[in-house]
Amino acid sequence: MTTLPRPSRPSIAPPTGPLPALPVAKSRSNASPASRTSPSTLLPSPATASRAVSSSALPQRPSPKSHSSSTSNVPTLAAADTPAGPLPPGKSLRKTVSIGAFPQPPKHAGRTASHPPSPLSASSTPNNDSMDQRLSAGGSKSVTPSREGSIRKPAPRASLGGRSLLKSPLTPPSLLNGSGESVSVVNTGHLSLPSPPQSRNSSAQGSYATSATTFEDVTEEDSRGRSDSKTAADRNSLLKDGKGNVIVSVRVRPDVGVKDSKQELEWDVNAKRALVSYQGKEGGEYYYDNVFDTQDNNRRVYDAAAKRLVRRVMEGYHGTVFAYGMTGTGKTFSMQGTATNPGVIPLAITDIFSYIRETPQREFLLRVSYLEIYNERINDLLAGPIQSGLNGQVGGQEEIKLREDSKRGVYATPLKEEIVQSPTQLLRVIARGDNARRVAGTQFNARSSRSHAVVQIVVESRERAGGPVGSLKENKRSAIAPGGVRVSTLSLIDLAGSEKAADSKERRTEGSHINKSLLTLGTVIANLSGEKDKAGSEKDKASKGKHLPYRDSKLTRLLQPALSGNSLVSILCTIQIGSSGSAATANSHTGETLNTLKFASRAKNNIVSHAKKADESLGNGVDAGSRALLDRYRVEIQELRRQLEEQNKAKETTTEVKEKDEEEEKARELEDKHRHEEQMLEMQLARTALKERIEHLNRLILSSKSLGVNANRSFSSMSLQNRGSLLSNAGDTRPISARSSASHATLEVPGHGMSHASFPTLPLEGSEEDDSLGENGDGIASQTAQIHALQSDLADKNRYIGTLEKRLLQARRSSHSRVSMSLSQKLAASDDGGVNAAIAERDAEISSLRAQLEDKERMIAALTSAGRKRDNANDIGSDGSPASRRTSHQRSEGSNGSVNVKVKGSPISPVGLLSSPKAEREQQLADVTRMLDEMLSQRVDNATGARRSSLRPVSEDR
Ligand SMILES: Nc1ncnc2c1ncn2[C@@H]1O[C@H](COP(=O)(O)OP(=O)(O)OP(=O)(O)O)[C@@H](O)[C@H]1O
Repeated sequence: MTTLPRPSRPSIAPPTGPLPALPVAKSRSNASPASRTSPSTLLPSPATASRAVSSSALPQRPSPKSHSSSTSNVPTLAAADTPAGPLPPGKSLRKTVSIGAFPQPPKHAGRTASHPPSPLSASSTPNNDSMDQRLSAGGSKSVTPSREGSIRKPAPRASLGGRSLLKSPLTPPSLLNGSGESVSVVNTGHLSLPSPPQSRNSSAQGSYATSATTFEDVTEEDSRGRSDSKTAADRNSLLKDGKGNVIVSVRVRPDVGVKDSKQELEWDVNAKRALVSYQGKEGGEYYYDNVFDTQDNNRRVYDAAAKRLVRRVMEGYHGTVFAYGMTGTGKTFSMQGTATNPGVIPLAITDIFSYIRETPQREFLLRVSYLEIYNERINDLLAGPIQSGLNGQVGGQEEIKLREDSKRGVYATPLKEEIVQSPTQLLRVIARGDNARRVAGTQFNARSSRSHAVVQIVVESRERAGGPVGSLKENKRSAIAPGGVRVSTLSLIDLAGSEKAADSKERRTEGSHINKSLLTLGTVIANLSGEKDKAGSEKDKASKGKHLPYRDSKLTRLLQPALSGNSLVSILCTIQIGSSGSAATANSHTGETLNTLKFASRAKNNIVSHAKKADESLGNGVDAGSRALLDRYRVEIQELRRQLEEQNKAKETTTEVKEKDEEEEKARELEDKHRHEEQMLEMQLARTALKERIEHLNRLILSSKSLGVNANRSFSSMSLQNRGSLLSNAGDTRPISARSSASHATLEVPGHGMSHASFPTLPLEGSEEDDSLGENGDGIASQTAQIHALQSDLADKNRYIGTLEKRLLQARRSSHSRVSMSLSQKLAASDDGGVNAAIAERDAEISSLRAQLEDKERMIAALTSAGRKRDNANDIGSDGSPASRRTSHQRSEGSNGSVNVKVKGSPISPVGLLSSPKAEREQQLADVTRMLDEMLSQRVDNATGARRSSLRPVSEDR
């Protein structure tokens, strides 16, 4: 349902309902059938020109306080507040009231000051002049090339080119401004008005004399206002006729070079009256919504012809602006402009972003595409370079096709769309497309566009989640259901120019494609009148049901949605009056110009737009065909948020699991530690057991040694036994027997458990030893042998201890578990006290062994020293004695010891021992033997202690 805005509402408020046409006089219904412009006739016929605004189309001046005024309330010109003065006698009210009947808008100094005079904008046009000129619009053929038009009779219907753009009295004042800059000015003006009706009327600038091009919604209030002067049928027919949504403008390019005075005389361009008239052959007057003369810049063109359309697009309507005209007449100049004089496209971009800034309650998403139709092929200008192939064919891009569906209408696919977030970004994208567009020099234009270029800006918008609801309530026109996404499209099209045959083949090929597509466009537009009448009146039987060849060219196919009424349309036709500077002859140039003007007239008369604001889709965004990126993004954002939450939860869970794992790990480590300690204990026990075994074995060994030394006063060892055998064989039996018995005694020790072979024999010293023994014959030789035997014995024991230690280590490494088992059993079997006692006992044994070892070492040292002294004595006592024949080996061995041995409190001198009488010597020998025994005992003890200390680190582990 259409919501009617209050007239004094700010212009930026979007309408809420479909956009109907401005209620204008439906000229066709009032004109005779003969007055229709035939598609085949290029020039407007007099009949067409004679189309007049019917009285029914003219709104009556409403009462400021009441909408129920009757025709009697229609003011005369005299009643109207216009400097045009009273209506001349004889003029019918119908013809003269159209403009002057309405009160003038309040004059604000700011309006004229801030805006250049415009025939299109109430806020910017000096009203008096404007009104004067409009009152004069009509039959006069006299053309004044100046902007200051003279009063003329009303223009024929054909010239009713929608001159009243933005000035309809039926439109809310806030929507009547044509430029962004004027918004605030106009608003201010309207807000100062005492009442809505007044404000509505005050903005009227006599627009009912024309086909009223305005992009306004028909509001309730508008309808009420019109009810004063219109029947319901008239109103309905006006609503059906969507002319208000189509603007046709003509722009005249300045001549280049010398002006042709003849042509100057023939042509009249009256910007204020929006009139172009030609007095030459096939001439006529052509009225449009806007006529821009050579003085007008691009800003003015944009403000009047495109600005409001652009804002409507931002509100949800589809909009199409295209430039049409002969080559070189300024289409590209108008659409793109220059750095100092920006054209429609850059100005529209600026406005789009201004609108976004002004509309904080909504959020927008913009995407842009840019294509060209070159030689009936569509190229994507944003998809990288387009390569030229053979015969002018293009390559390097996937072929782009036109498709159609009920939602999107006709669209090109696949086409690159870029999402843009700033004016600069959007301009840059378009500049990139411009660079890729086909341009070539022709004899008509040094930089002629060889293709139709289409910029499409898709605008998606949605109410902001936490938007200012209050402000929306205040403004019904912008009130929308929250959540829905509105998608609208602004198409900005720079057509290639129609042209005569060109020089080169390539240009001719291009030209033929361009001309063909433009011809198709003309045909479609011409035939639209039949379509319109089919929907509206039954009068035009001739044109009824005419074929609309949209599919005959890609251009018309692409423009189909706009031409068939789904879009607001603004057509800018460019012409050049003089042919100077053009390669075309004056005649053909004029013909082309007239063709352009006729095209514009047909477009104005035939294109009917019933553009409606795009629905707000509440799509879930999952649908792949959904066009609304905002929807898709919203769904994607929701999905990502959900994933984020899941990840957070998962993270929490992971942390919990991790903590749990850490606890378990700690428990495991603790358990391992306990187990390790147990194992260490087991190992310690195993070591203790092995030590016991070693010590036991040592004890056994030392016991046998002790037995040999202490009990029999003899050096008992296997080596000595062997030695004794040797000596026995040599014939000296006395000491041998004693030793022999000792040896036997040793062998007879029960439970020794050690084989005889495990003790290495003492190395023999050969014949020299025998000689020495034989020479002295007093046991000195046997002492030497004893020393050797003791040394050997000591070495044996050390080796044995080493072996046992090795075994202990091996046992610890390789079979600790087995040992642990057995030990644990053993441990279980014994109590702690028993183990400690055993350890203490073993320690005591080790101490005694150590002491024995030390004794042995001392004894060895003493014997060695004694032997050396004896040698010295022999050397001194008798020259040439056997001592002089001692080997160097013996000498060096004797030199090792320097031990003073004390026996019974007095030092025993080995020299004395060797030189004393025999009895003494025996006594001394016994003492020495005893002493050696003690020393041996100490020596063994020391050695064992050393071994034990080597094991200490292990035992410390316990
Ligand atoms: N209103 C104008 N004021 C000044 N110069 C203009 C105007 N219109 C066009 N021109 C100049 O005329 C030349 C041709 O203009 P433009 O290229 O825009 O023509 P066109 O209609 O796009 O031609 P084509 O169809 O061959 O591409 C350019 O040099 C341009 O600067």
